[in-house]
Amino acid sequence: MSGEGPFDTIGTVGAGAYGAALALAAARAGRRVLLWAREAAAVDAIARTRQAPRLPGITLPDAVRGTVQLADLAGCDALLITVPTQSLRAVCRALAPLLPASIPVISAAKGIERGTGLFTTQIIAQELPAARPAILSGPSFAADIGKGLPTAVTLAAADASLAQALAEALSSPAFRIYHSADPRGVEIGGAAKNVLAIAAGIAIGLGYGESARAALVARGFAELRRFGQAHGAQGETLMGLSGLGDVVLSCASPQSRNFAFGLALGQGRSVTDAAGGALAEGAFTAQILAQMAQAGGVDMPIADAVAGIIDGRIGVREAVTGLLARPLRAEGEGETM
Ligand SMILES: NC(=O)C1=CN([C@@H]2O[C@H](COP(=O)(O)OP(=O)(O)OC[C@H]3O[C@@H](n4cnc5c(N)ncnc54)[C@H](OP(=O)(O)O)[C@@H]3O)[C@@H](O)[C@H]2O)C=CC1
Ligand SMILES: O=C(CO)COP(=O)(O)O
Repeated sequence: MSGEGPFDTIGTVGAGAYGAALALAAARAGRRVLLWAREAAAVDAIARTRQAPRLPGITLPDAVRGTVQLADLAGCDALLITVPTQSLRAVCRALAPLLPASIPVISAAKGIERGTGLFTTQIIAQELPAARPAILSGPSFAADIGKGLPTAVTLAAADASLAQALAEALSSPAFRIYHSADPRGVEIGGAAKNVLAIAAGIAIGLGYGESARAALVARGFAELRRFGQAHGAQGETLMGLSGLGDVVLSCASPQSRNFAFGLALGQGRSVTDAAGGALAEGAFTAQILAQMAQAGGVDMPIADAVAGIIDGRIGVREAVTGLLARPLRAEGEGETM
């Protein structure tokens, strides 16, 4: 026993696809859930239809209650924050005067903050200094969780016993949460995989085929590991669910919005049109990831190419030609993990 918890009531901050899916997962694990949405219309829809507008077709049990009042979250035993990375700071800032000290605050966002280069647990630590930050990440489409399909993710916190207690409180037979004391490794995997999924989508959209996709995934994952190593991530974390696991899922499936965004770019759609209104977190992370890599002397040509395309510095075909023209070298050169 860790002495943590019990985590009877979980607050889910953000009622998008993943917020609704994690609220449902927490309810299946036996928790009471308060699902906060910024729009009263979303809360009304949940009360009326038992469905969240961004996760249609999935019924939420009565244990999930919607609220539009941020102050209601003050009574929760832990929070799961599921707003996009670039909105996380503003949401934490609004929560700051409301939360009890030492409350675990788990980020489920996959990205790096533009302008600061901070990972999501660092943003939580800055804005909620009395809270205990954690990160949940790994291969898991909201719709799959919603349908109760088998899914496994990782929950990490600097305090290993907290990570374990939260993982146990939120796990259920179809939603298995492994625990880790390497939050940085977990959040790097989630942030970088989105950029790699865009690259994989571009390759498929250009018609380059499955062999090219496999090469991109392998070389992209080597980039992710180099970046992780430079930022103190543990090798086994990067090789686990939140690193390799999520790279495999997101680079392989058109269900990934990041992959779908890349696919549309490869098929000739413009950067502004390609997402089609869906959230593609990698589009916001690519530039800062490439900048951080460059500043740290980490070679990340695929992330840099994606950043160049999104910034409009380089065309899709030109970027891919540049990648293919890189000098041949020994596989694994410069990698120590
Ligand atoms: N969907 C998935 O399968 C998975 C998603 N994730 C991660 O979860 C995060 C959220 O993704 P997802 O739920 O899919 O995205 P959605 O676009 O479905 O939902 C995002 C939610 O965040 C809310 N939101 C956005 N900005 C703010 C803000 N400033 N203040 C308050 N609420 C805000 C939106 O509100 P509104 O509806 O009012 O616009 C919306 O409810 C991303 O980082 C993503 O990478 C991780 C794993 C799987
Ligand atoms: O992170 C996810 C799966 O693990 C969801 O991927 P997308 O955000 O690309 O849809």
